[in-house]
Amino acid sequence: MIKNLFYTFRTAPVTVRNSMLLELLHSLFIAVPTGFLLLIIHELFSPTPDPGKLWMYVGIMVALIAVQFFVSVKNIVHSNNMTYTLSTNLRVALGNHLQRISMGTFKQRDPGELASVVLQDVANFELIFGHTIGNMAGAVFATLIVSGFLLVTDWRLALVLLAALPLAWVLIRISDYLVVKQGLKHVQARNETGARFLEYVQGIRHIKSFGMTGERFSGLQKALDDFRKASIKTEAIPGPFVLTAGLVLELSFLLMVSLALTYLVAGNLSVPALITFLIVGYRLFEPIKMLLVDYVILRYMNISLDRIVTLLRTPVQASGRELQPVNFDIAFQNVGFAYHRGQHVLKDISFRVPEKSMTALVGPSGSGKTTITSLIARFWDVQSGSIAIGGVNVQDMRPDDVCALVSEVFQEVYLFDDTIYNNIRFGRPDAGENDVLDAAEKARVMDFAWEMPDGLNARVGEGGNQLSGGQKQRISIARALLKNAPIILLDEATASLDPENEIYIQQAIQELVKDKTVIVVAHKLATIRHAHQIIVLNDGRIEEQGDHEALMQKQGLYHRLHQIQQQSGGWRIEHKTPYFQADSAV
Ligand SMILES: Nc1ncnc2c1ncn2[C@@H]1O[C@H](COP(=O)(O)OP(=O)(O)OP(=O)(O)O)[C@@H](O)[C@H]1O
Repeated sequence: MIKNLFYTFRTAPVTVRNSMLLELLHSLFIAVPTGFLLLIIHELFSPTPDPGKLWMYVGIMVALIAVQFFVSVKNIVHSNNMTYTLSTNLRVALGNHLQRISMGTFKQRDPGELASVVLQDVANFELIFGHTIGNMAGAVFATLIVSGFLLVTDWRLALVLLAALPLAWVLIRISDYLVVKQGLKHVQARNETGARFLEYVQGIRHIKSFGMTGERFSGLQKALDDFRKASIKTEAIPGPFVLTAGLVLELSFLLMVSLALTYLVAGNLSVPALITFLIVGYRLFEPIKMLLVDYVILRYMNISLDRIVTLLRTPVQASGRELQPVNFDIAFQNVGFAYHRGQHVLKDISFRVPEKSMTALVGPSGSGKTTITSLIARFWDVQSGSIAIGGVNVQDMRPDDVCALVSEVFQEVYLFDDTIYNNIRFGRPDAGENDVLDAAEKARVMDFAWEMPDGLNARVGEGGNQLSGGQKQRISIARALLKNAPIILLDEATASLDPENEIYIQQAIQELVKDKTVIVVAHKLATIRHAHQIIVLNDGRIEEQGDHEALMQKQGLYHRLHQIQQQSGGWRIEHKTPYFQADSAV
């Protein structure tokens, strides 16, 4: 926990230092009146007690308590400032870090889990740290100061009291181990419940249609039940060890009292020293006992902090330099790539896409087409070979700069729960209204937007659920048109669209690809018959390469795929509109 806390403190060292200094001052003002109490006791038991001195001590104690009140008020403000500064810094650091993690690593992690670290774990830290930091710091500082007083008064009795601390520490370490073990299960159960609940809400349509709502949706039921059991165990299992640690501290006080009485009878201890130990010794462990009450919850905070720190330590993509390619050719040179070590999905891939030309990737399902487009956008980094844009290796460029050069139009369109207008403007946030309208016009968005009561200001709903698949596609094309990136990566829709939508989308795509370097993952071979180059992939390797005529003459895999599509689809390939017209120049 200490390591994690220091890692967090490094994000705002000055704020933490100031807050800790104030906390120390606060503890000092709590402990110093105790010192005057000792002086009063000594004075009372002196042969000739001086009332003037006694009143002076009382006066100083009153003044110290008044100052302590003002320090407390300042302390609360500073400690809140520190808590919220640290939690904000953690959120910002997580946001920045997530941006620098490769898209691939991102995709491989459970999005619910990532969201829970950023939202739930930071909130846990904020809540628990905010409520316990005062007790934590106070327990350490106040115990140190009061121990000093007691050691000066009678070191033998003080050592008996302090000897309880290592024993209590061992018990706390045992409870520590149990909390970590049980706390991890608790966090897993909590995440599982979140994921099942999300699944339940997202799949509600199918769940209802199969009559599995409510208790019959057993996955969610089980997750809720496991979460309940884990929550109870998290509280119950480490509890007895923490309570025993408290008991050890109490027992050390009783032991000290017995010893003190023995010393008194033997004439080895003065009455004022005994009274001092009875009053101050009893209060020595008060702050620590308060901390023990917070202990389980502090350990729980540390599990959250652990997950935050682990995420912040996930390796990020090499950041690259500010390099501008001279043109927008794309060159693959002996590229090898595996999502999982040893399982290559691309093997020795080399090809070149000249600027402002169109290259189609075709091949059986799983042959590596989408992977090639992901590598160009630097969602992942290749393991061997290189990919260059305009002669610059993408791995030497900053990931954001690579993304700025590329527009993607994928099958799965993600729309924000906002207006159509704002969803298009997402392509270029500084675009003016005319540019947005122009893109909407060219992408045939206006054809359906004008029929809506709010036009482009109509909200699309969560993930665009108020719109049809074809409408969402057209918005995503408008977005890409607005971005106006020189390279277009296009993953053609496999899902069948109604004929009207399909024609509109193909017209919108024709607008988008004009004068751009285009790589299209083609599922309908008719749409790419005028592509300048067709790359036929099979099992992660390039099997054939050439234009439509050359590949048809070759009578190889492309020819076979072509035949299959014509026969199985029952449609004539010539009826489809190609993205590039025959007269498009390279
Ligand atoms: N994120 C991923 N993690 C692990 N393996 C993956 C991942 N994405 C794809 N693969 C695997 O990589 C191989 C190539 O997948 P890819 O999606 O590139 O093929 P594709 O040719 O585009 O297929 P399709 O035409 O079905 O979309 C497949 O075996 C696939 O299972």
